[in-house]
Amino acid sequence: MYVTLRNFAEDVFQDTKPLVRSVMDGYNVCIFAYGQTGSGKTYTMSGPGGESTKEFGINQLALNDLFLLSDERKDIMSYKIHVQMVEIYNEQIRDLLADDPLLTKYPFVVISVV
Ligand SMILES: Nc1ncnc2c1ncn2[C@@H]1O[C@H](COP(=O)(O)OP(=O)(O)OP(=O)(O)O)[C@@H](O)[C@H]1O
Repeated sequence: MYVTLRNFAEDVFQDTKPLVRSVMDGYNVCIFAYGQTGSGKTYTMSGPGGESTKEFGINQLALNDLFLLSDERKDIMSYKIHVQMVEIYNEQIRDLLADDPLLTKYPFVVISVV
């Protein structure tokens, strides 16, 4: 059973908002969507793909908030915002924003500690 998107995305975002905002204070933050196939990871993070803010997923809501914060602080701080989206699936790491499909796979590096 799914709850409606409006409540769902907003609720999840309200929970993650303080963490997302802490990036602007110099902390490292990772939002990690984990769950079985079909459980709604893509839907939660990207939304259903519409133009309205009600159809935004966590990605768009978070970026909106970061740009808002950046604008509020523009007189005291200058931010450069870079975005990276990767998927870990079947022990493969994929760059979800790469233009060239041949370059989407990251090499999987195994580090052994002796
Ligand atoms: N909150 C929701 N409201 C309505 N539909 C939803 C919701 N969450 C997921 N769905 C629908 O359920 C289906 C599966 O969701 P989704 O593709 O996001 O799953 P996933 O966890 O990313 O799956 P996979 O791991 O296989 O990529 C999609 O058709 C999606 O539109």
